[in-house]
Amino acid sequence: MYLAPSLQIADTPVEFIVEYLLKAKEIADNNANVPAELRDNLQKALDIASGLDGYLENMSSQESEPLAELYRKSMSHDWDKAYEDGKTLFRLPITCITGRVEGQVLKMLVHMSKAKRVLEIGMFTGYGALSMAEALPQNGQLIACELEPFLKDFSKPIFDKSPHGKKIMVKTGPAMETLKELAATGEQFDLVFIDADKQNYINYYKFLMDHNLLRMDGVICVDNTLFKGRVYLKDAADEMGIALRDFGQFVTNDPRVEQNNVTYDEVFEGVQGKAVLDRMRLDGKVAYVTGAGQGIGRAFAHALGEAGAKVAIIDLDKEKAENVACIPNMAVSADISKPEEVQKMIDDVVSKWGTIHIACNNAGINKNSASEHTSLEEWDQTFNVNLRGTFMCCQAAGRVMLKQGYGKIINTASMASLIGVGFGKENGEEVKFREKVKFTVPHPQKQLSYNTSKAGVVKLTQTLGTEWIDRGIRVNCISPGIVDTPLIHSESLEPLVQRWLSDIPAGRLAQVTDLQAAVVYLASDASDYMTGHNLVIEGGQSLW
Ligand SMILES: C[S@@+](CC[C@H](N)C(=O)[O-])C[C@H]1O[C@@H](n2cnc3c(N)ncnc32)[C@H](O)[C@@H]1O
Repeated sequence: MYLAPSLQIADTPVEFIVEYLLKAKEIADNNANVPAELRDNLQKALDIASGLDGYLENMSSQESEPLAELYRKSMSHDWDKAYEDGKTLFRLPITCITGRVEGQVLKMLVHMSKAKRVLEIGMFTGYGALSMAEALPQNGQLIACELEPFLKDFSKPIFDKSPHGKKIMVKTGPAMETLKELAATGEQFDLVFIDADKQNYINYYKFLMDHNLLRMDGVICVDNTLFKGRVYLKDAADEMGIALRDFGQFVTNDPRVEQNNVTYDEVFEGVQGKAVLDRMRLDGKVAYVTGAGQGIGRAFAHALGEAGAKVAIIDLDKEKAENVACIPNMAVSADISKPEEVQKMIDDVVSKWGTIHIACNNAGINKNSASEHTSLEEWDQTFNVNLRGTFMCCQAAGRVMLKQGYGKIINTASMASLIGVGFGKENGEEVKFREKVKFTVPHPQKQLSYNTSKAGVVKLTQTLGTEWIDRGIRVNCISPGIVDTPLIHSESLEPLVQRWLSDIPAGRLAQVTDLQAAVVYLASDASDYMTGHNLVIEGGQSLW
C-alpha cells in the first residue's frame, strides 16, 4: 500500500515500523542521555524502513493514465459523506485501495501466469481490477465481486475509458453468493485475488477449493495476510488479525496447496515441459492439404493453420484454393491423379517453405453405381484419385520427410472403408446385408469403387505407417462418416438423408468441424505413438 504522504496512515508492517522508529528517534533526540551511537542506529533503521515503499514505487512500471485517474478519483472522493448520504452500505476507508506497486505486482502475476480468467473478491473502486485487466489477453475476462452497488457506478466511467475495461464484469452483492452462482455454471479461474471482508477469507478460500473454481495449477493471491503485523504479534487480540492468522494456518496445512505430494514426472510437468494442449501446437511446421478448396479439406487447412502451421492449400480448382483464408498460406492447383502435378506441388511447397512436415492427403472423388453396372472407367477414375493419387502424394511427400527423419502423413479414408456394399433380396424384398450377416453397409447408395478404394487407403496407411515409423514418419488416416456438405443436399441424395440419420447413433450427420481436432492431433507430436491407425469419426454409425 502506498499513499501520498499527506494521506499516510500506517497500514503495512513496514509503515508501522517507520511510525515507531520516528517516535523512538524523537524521544532519543530530546534526551541528552541517549548515546549518539543509539541515535545513529535509530536513524539508519529509519532510513532503511522509510525509504522502502518510495523506492519500490519508483522502480515499478508506471501506471497507465486510466489507472492514475482512477487513483486520483478514489483518493479525492469523500467516502464518509458517501456513507452519510446513504450511497454506500458501509463506511469505506480509503486505505482499502490497492496501491500502485501492488497493482503492478498483480498485473505482473496475470502476465506471468498467462491467466485468461481472473476472479477478484472485493473490488472497491477497481484499481486492482483494472491493473490485472491490462495484462489479460483481448479475450480474457475478470469477474469482480463487490458488495457495494455504488462502487460499480463509481468505476464504470473510467473502465469505459480504458481499452481494457470491457474485460471486467462487476457482480454486485455478497461475494459468497456470486461464488455459488459461478460454481453452479461450472466457471473456472486461472487466478483469484481475495481482498474483501477478512473474516470471510477462509470461507472464500474453502469454497474456491472445494468447488473447483480454481483451475489446476491456478494461483490464489491474498491481500492483507500480514495485517499490520497483528497476525504474528503475541499479544494481538484483534478479531481480524486472528481471522487472518487462522486463514494463514489453514492454507499452510492444506495438502491441496503447492501439491507437495505430487510426482514431478512428465505427466505432471508435461513432455519436455509441454502440457498436453501445447503438444498439439504446430508452430513452425509446414503442412499441405489436398482437396482443400472446400469441405473437409478446407476445415483441415484451417485447423492446421489455427494450430500454428503454415499451410499450402491444394486443389484442382486454383480459384477455390485461393479463396481459403488461412494465414499464412499458399494456394496451389494440382490434379493428384497426375504424377507430374503431384511432384510439382511438393516442389512448390518445398521451394517456398523449405520442407514439408505435415502431408494431409485428402482429395478424393465419389461415384455411385450398382456394382453389376460399375464401369471400368468409373473404377479407374476413382482409383486414380483416391488410391493411386494418395499413394503418389504419400511417396513424394515421404521422400522429403525421410530425408529429414520427420513427418506426419494423414490420409482421408472413409467409414466406407470399414464396410462392404450391397443389398440382397429376400422373398422378393430388398434387405440390407447387415440384417442377414450382422455386417454394416453404407446404404442405400451403391459405391463399390469408392468403398474399395477407401479400403485401399487404409491398407496403404497401415503399410506405410509401419514401414516408415523407424525413420521418423507417422502415417495415419481419418475415416469420417457421412459429412453434411452441400453435395448431399442435392435432389438425388436428399431423400437418403433421413435414412442415414436413422442409422447414426449420434442422431445427426458429421460437420466438417467435427473432424478438425483429429487432424491437428495426428499432425502434432501428441500422437507420436500412433501410426497406421484408422481414426473413425462417424457418430457410431459403423457400430449399428
Ligand atoms: C480492501 S477493499 C478491495 C480493494 C480492491 N481490491 C482494490 O483493488 O482497490 C475491500 C472491498 O471488499 C468489499 N466487500 C466487503 N465485504 C464484501 C462481501 N461480503 N462481498 C463482496 N464484497 C465485499 C468492500 O465493499 C470493499 O470495496
